[in-house]
Amino acid sequence: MKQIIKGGRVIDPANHFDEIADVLIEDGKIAKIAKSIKDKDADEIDAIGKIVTPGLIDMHVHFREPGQEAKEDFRTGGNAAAAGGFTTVASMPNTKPVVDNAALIRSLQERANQVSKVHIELIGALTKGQEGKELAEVGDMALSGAVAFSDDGHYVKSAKMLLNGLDYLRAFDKVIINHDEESSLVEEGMMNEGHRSAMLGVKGRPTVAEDIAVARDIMLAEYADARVHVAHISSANAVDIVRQAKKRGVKVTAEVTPHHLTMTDECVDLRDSDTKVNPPLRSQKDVDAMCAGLKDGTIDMIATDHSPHAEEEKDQEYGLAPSGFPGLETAVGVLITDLVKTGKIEMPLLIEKMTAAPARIFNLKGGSLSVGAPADVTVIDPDLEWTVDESEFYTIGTHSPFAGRELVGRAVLTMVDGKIVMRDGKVID
Ligand SMILES: NC(=O)N[C@@H](CC(=O)O)C(=O)O
Repeated sequence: MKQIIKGGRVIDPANHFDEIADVLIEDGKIAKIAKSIKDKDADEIDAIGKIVTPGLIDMHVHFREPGQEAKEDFRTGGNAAAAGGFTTVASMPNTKPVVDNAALIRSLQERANQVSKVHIELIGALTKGQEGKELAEVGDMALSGAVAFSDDGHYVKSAKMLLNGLDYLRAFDKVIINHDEESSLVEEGMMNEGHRSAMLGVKGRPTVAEDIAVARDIMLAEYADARVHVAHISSANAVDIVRQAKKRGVKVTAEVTPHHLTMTDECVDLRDSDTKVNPPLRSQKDVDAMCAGLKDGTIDMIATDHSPHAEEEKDQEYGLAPSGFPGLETAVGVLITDLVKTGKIEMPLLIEKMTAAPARIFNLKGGSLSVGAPADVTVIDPDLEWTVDESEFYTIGTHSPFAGRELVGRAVLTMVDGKIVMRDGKVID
């Protein structure tokens, strides 16, 4: 079985390649990339005017298995990923029960492989039940295939616990991903603390909560000579703390979400829980710092923090509604429209942050179009105009803050191991 993706601009940051070229795929692997490939036995896929990239990777999604399948499961989440142009995603363990043991990692991986159109990696909990009291069986989970460890959704309050985890996981070369919000400073807060929260008269979650947490984690990683990854960074000061740490050689990496790169707390309307998320949408100064951090390499990668919830939960009043919203199906459009088309960042850098960088940090198979690599490929139409319509989402989650937005740029084809799983926005069964 052979296919040729013809005439696209092939951007493969891992191989420093950016040219108009054809991509030959044979038996589910990348076989050749060259100016003009002719093979009468191959199916042709026209990519003229389009961008051909390694399959996009999202290391931060919540697929809610086990226990909360009414919000999302591996099948619906996998379909949402395929629709958004992602070929590999990593699912967080804040489920019911929490994914904190090797038996669960193994059984969930089997199920994910059966029902998902894209590769699903599993992140194990750092502590039992994500309660922060006792280390989970992280070694066994690592040996059973857990890609990283995180108490995401919760701050690891005990510095000693985090240090134990860092010391232990160094031997496995696994990364701890931290949700950095110092809990005592964010209790009851439902949005960013600032001008807007004051105007609305609600309790805020200050950026200093994130800054303290990021600083502590960096000090611990430096002390333990271990790797720590900051999830969904959102505060300007926190970005600067990571920048300084990297200069000292600390093994810290960071990710930012599309919403923290493009939206501010000025759009929070308490009548609608669409904008409720942790960490909260911040100020313009913070948003600008996210973009600067992405450009200068302080922020290594982009991750969506795709956090679907059931409609009836998000329909509650702002204070009661859960935090988070879906992000897989809007990411490419939002990032191209608000960052690339506005000239804030270049397309190759965007692609690097969504392919080569996560693959490098988490030691994944994908992330490049190297000859012999699995043919995980995304074709993006950078000029396609479309409007975000939640009724067309594959995710169960609704209440996207991007609903109704007119965007430019969209993934139009997703290929996993040489198999087309999405074409023109439609997931293929
Ligand atoms: N990011 C979110 O707003 N929500 C996350 C958990 C969390 O990180 O708080 C979720 O699981 O829904």
